[in-house]
Amino acid sequence: MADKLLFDRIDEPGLDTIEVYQRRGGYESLKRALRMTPEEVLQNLLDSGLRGRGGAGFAMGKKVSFLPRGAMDKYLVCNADESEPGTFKDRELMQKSPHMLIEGMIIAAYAAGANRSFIYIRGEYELQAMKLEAALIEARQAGFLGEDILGSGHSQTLVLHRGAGAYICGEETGLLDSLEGKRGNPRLKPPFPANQGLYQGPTLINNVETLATVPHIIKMSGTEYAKLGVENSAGTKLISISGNVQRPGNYEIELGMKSRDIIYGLAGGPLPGREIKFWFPGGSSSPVLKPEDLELGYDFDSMAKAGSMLGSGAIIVVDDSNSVVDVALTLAKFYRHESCGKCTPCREGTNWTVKMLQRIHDGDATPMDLDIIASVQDQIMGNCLCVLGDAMAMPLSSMVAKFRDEFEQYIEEARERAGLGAAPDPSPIEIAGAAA
Ligand SMILES: NC(=O)c1ccc[n+]([C@@H]2O[C@H](COP(=O)([O-])OP(=O)(O)OC[C@H]3O[C@@H](n4cnc5c(N)ncnc54)[C@H](O)[C@@H]3O)[C@@H](O)[C@H]2O)c1
Ligand SMILES: Cc1cc2nc3c(=O)[nH]c(=O)nc-3n(C[C@H](O)[C@H](O)[C@H](O)COP(=O)(O)O)c2cc1C
Ligand code: SF4
Repeated sequence: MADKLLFDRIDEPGLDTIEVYQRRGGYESLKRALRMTPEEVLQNLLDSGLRGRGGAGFAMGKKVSFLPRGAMDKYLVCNADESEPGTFKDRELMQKSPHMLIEGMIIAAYAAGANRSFIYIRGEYELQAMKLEAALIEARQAGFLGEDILGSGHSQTLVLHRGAGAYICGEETGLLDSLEGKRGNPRLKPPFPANQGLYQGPTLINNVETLATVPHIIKMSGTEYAKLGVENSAGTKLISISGNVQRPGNYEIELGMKSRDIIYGLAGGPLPGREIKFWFPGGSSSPVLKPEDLELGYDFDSMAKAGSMLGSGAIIVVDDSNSVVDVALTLAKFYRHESCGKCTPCREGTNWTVKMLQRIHDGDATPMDLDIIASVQDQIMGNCLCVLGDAMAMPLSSMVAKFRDEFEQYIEEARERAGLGAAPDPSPIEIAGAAA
């Protein structure tokens, strides 16, 4: 296990102040970066193999390299919306070490040639916003922000913007609309923000953790950073563990660590007498995995090969005291509530899914309804403007496929409770309708 980088002595008192942060070597990476050319900084980011920590895992250096070169208004936006259920790592980082994020942002903006930057923080993160505001004042006073930073010729403003509590404003283009003062609706991609983003200008958008990793890359060098982790998944990763475990919380791991060691070792495993039924490896939008998948390494490729994803690094553990139907219904209600309504498959699909799961819950469904639920998910996936629809459809499909027996048993028992008796055998016509 590599030493911790982002969470190294994260609980040290006063780390949120510039004094303690600098005493521990903070802002030395910025000084080093400003002695390099922007191209050299970019090369370090490319060499590092760092992949975006917000969920999609896009190579950070590559994204920076996509921004056009030359004099024009370019922007850097930090995505601090962190709304994926089960994800709470950025919150701890911003609260306890806000200067790490600010330093990373100044370096990333230098590499990208961006002079105006923003942190878009979710509205509920009031304490974290206060910590960041205080840190920004300190950084400006120290000359790390503003005109001609440390005599480098690079100038940069950094503004903190608070959201108003909408999951969709974490989607990068919805976020940009919201930052521009509009309703946070996703835009069609391409064009990607790297080409046309905030105020139509080239915009680098990265997650809090991605940007906070940048000072460590500059300190170690990109090639050294790339030695951490496993192939295609370089570095360390902050993970949030929640659900039915003994020690929920945030942990920093080296990518590739065995999933069992994370859940049983770090988080203490399920409560005494309980067994893990399934787990979400990358937030509520990731397809669920079963206990036999615990032997897999926790990295981008292993999770993808298992049919799921690393996502935001949020592991949610569900034990055998829970019903898969209840979990599915809770999840579907969340996505229905957060759908912006712009595209039909997502707006109607999330609504239909909730209604059908509610029927199962209320004892008013038959096993054939499971085929309809699965078919609705198929019609959402890949057919929407952004991936919010898929974010419900992917885990829902995996739950119905992997726990079909439990769904069917639930349907029978709920019908009994409701006094409806056993479900009738479906007619061939009904089956054909379900498959259509
Ligand atoms: N952290 C959270 O709280 C949270 C919440 C919800 C969802 N998510 C995650 O969000 C993920 C989906 O994000 P997304 O829809 O932005 O994914 P995406 O694949 O569309 O994009 C990922 C990033 O790469 C960039 N990109 C991709 N292709 C590009 C290209 N050709 N040129 C330039 N830039 C390019 C995008 O602009 C974006 O910044 C999900 O997998 C989920 O895990 C995270
Ligand atoms: C519905 C939805 C919500 C999202 N919410 C967040 C979020 O809260 N934080 C985040 O970093 N990325 C979120 N993303 C992913 C962003 O669109 C984008 O991929 C990310 O900010 C890019 O940063 P990264 O490359 O550093 O991961 C969300 C995506 C979707 C589709
Ligand atoms: S997929 Fe859903 S949240 Fe995304 S744009 Fe369409 S309706 Fe809005």
